[in-house]
Amino acid sequence: MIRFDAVSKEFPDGTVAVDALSLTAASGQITVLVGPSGCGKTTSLRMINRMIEPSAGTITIDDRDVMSVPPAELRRGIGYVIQHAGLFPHRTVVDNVATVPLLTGTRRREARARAIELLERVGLPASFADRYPAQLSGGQQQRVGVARALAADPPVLLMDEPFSAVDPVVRDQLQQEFLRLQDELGKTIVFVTHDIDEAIRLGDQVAVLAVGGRLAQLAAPAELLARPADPFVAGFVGRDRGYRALAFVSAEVAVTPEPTVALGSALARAHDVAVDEWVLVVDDAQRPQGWLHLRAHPDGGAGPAPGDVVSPDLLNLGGTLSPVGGTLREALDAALSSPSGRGVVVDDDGRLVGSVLAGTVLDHLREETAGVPARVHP
Ligand SMILES: Nc1ncnc2c1ncn2[C@@H]1O[C@H](COP(=O)(O)OP(=O)(O)OP(=O)(O)O)[C@@H](O)[C@H]1O
Repeated sequence: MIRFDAVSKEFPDGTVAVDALSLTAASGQITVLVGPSGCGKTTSLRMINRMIEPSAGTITIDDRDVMSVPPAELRRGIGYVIQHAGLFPHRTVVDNVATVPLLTGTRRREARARAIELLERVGLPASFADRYPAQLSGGQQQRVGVARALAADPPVLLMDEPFSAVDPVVRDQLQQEFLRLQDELGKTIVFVTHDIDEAIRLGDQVAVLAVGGRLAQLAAPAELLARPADPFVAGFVGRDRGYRALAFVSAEVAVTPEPTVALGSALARAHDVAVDEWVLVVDDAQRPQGWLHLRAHPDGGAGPAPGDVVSPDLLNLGGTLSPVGGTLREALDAALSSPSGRGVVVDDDGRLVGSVLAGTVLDHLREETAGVPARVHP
């Protein structure tokens, strides 16, 4: 557990970067510090590993005042990941990852083997081990940065905008894999970002800082979205916070059976089962393949010709799939993006469970939020 107790930092030029900050980052959880540029996020993070020393207050890690621990010893137990990964350009990937274990006396072969294992864990093939950082993409470099921070198996990980320098698609992947890794590792993580969406996705709790290093609110993501503490937090979490809050509410909405035809069936069969002009097409394993628009097909009023079959080129592929037991946001998105207006719900194997209407999702939401707080999705 990391505890800030009335911690302030005033730089010699009089800038107050952090002002009487008190917060606790629970063990095994991700605490995100978020806020606009210059609000003191990086300064707060760096005070944990003594790269910056507080002007007042105390920071403890598992009840030990960080100021009482020599910086080198302190940092051995704290991994640190920064934007652009901060890799040594003249060392190979494997040597970058093995840096700390080698410094602390691990034998070379052992350090190398462990480094390669860590690279695989963060999603990089062992064949990257002997490349230099410049031979990797930005996202791959970030993965190496995470592997390097984990190499000494530190209980605490400090991450300063680690995924900000990559494009949104890579960022999404890195975030997803980071959450998966944290599920396995259960590190105590303090994560800095200026991106509220990233904060909400990754944080077990989120600390919103205002300029001047003042803590505006510390709360779990769902709570932050549902009840911002003041106008500054409300503005910072954004105008669409109501919509984003749906991502934290379980969609235990009534799913209704959806009539289907199998790929390869006679087109006439689609006309028989249809409840309106859209019919859902599934494969042999009941996995949705797309929607068939009946009116778009030349049945010429006399119905399809006897030889016409439901083939893939007739399908409209639009519409996201909502996992059963997913969130209200996923259910609503499936309904809104579906050409038929019916959102397709599938099980873990991708097999059809049924469909859901946007109106049903909204009715459910109204019931759910009548007695706020909404149920938090695990
Ligand atoms: N060495 C320094 N001397 C004087 N002022 C500093 C120093 N380092 C940082 N500051 C100031 O302290 C404030 C907080 O800086 P900090 O880097 O912690 O902000 P941040 O929230 O991480 O910002 P960003 O999101 O832009 O990285 C800023 O006003 C910054 O200009």
